[in-house]
Amino acid sequence: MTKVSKAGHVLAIDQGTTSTRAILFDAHGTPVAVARREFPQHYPGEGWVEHEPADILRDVRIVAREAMETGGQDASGIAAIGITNQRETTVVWDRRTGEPIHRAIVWQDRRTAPVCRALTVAGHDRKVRQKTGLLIDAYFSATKIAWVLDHVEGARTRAERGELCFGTIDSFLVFHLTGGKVHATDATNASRTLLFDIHRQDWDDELLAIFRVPRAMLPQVLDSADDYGMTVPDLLGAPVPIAGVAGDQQAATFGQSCLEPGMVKSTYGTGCFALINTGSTPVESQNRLLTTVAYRLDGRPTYALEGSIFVAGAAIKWLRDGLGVITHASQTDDMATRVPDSHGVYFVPAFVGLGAPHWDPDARAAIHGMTFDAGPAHIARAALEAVAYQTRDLMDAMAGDWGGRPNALRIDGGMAANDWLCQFLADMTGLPVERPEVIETTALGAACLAALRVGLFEGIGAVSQAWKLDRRFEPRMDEPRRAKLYGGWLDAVDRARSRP
Ligand SMILES: Nc1ncnc2c1ncn2[C@@H]1O[C@H](COP(=O)(O)OP(=O)(O)O)[C@@H](O)[C@H]1O
Ligand SMILES: O=P(O)(O)OC[C@H](O)CO
Repeated sequence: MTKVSKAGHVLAIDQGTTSTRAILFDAHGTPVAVARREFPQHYPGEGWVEHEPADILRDVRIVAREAMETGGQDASGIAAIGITNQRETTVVWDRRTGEPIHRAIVWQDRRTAPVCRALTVAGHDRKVRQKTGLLIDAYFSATKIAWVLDHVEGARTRAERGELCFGTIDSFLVFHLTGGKVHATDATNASRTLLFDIHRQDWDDELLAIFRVPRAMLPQVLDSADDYGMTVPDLLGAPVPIAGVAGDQQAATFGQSCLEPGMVKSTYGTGCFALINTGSTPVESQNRLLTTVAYRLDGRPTYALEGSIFVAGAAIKWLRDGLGVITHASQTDDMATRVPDSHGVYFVPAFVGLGAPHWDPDARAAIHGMTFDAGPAHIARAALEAVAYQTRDLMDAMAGDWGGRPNALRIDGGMAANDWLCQFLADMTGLPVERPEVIETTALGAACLAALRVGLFEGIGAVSQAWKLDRRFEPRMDEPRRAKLYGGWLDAVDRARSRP
């Protein structure tokens, strides 16, 4: 392949909401080894979701070594590490010891919804939106940081003195993997905090004052392909440069090679996140989508519009762990195929409220339209259908903001393995759905960023060459049926919404 300038592998670390993965890629962007570990979720209150940072750190170390062993590589074969992560999840730790002062507060956590409502009522919404491209919502990091500072004794004073560090998971990992030498994040992760001005590409004092976050605890913001320091020798046996960092949805956008304005990807993991590349101009949404940094290279940001859905695969996980009607997520493919339709059942998976385009933190999950002859297969099918209906919500919102529909929808994430879902997605959005050979595009994106930085890839064109189509699903549902099904969904969402 022309783009390869020297031999070597890249190790991508993908720290997701429910699992931590390490994937070893060769110089052509082909995965050669994968290691994965699920870790515990903590739900200490209604709408609260926490992770134990020590679990995450331990798993990163384990999967990194496992992937290297399986791939038959030692540190000398690794040109660089790329890190990608669940975004917004907030960790505050002691700068000297590296010890977290509280569990990580996860992006799904709703505990700060009342604070967000108060800030919106106080009239901060417009300014925040202009500067950050985001809405004031508990989803993002800022109010989570303030919560930790207000609830851990002495934390606010220590943060003001510079004794504490804030970071999203990428930042926490970089800090620990470099032995406490580097406290940095990348522009994509920074753009999810509510504290970062996406136009000036800098932390913003006015936002810091609104959200009551001391500047002294913030990481340095670097490019997505940049120098994040060397790992401590005991991680892989010898120091290796960390050369790429991006939030998982942005990394997936990069790994899906959505590098031209108008290209769209949608990732189906715990949640579902659709991003459309809008080029060097940040587009302000009229449809309650987010404006975010897609990636930043050589100091130049490329922007995206994003639709964030909080629950996609998590509803399937709930069918397995909560309801117990399946033992493995992949069973839902067969179950959905076995029944001719969902029998009028609609599943609105608003377990942690609704994200884009509704932004209703108080909506709650509901299964509508049940009759006595409805069974587990109908519920499973309705759970998959809900993912497609929500994607349709986002595609309609994007078309409004972007002034046209994309040519295709590139998909990835754990749920993209489900053929039935892929077809229904094409039917419901009316778009061809493209599934790449490497479904782990999040990790691929992080690997590509690192490969660019260390010269393993000579230019961004190499990323497009690394993307290969596995299967394309063409829409085949007739319009009246599509409209009828989608109309039922809109009605079900309306019933699940919170009432003022
Ligand atoms: N074949 C499948 N059909 C439907 N859902 C699936 C399938 N395989 C995995 N999932 C769901 O996808 C999610 C895992 O995707 P993944 O990309 O690993 O998530 P994350 O990165 O958020 O941890 C789980 O919630 C799981 O229930
Ligand atoms: O862990 P995932 O793949 O569900 O992604 C989580 C998102 O980054 C949250 O914004």
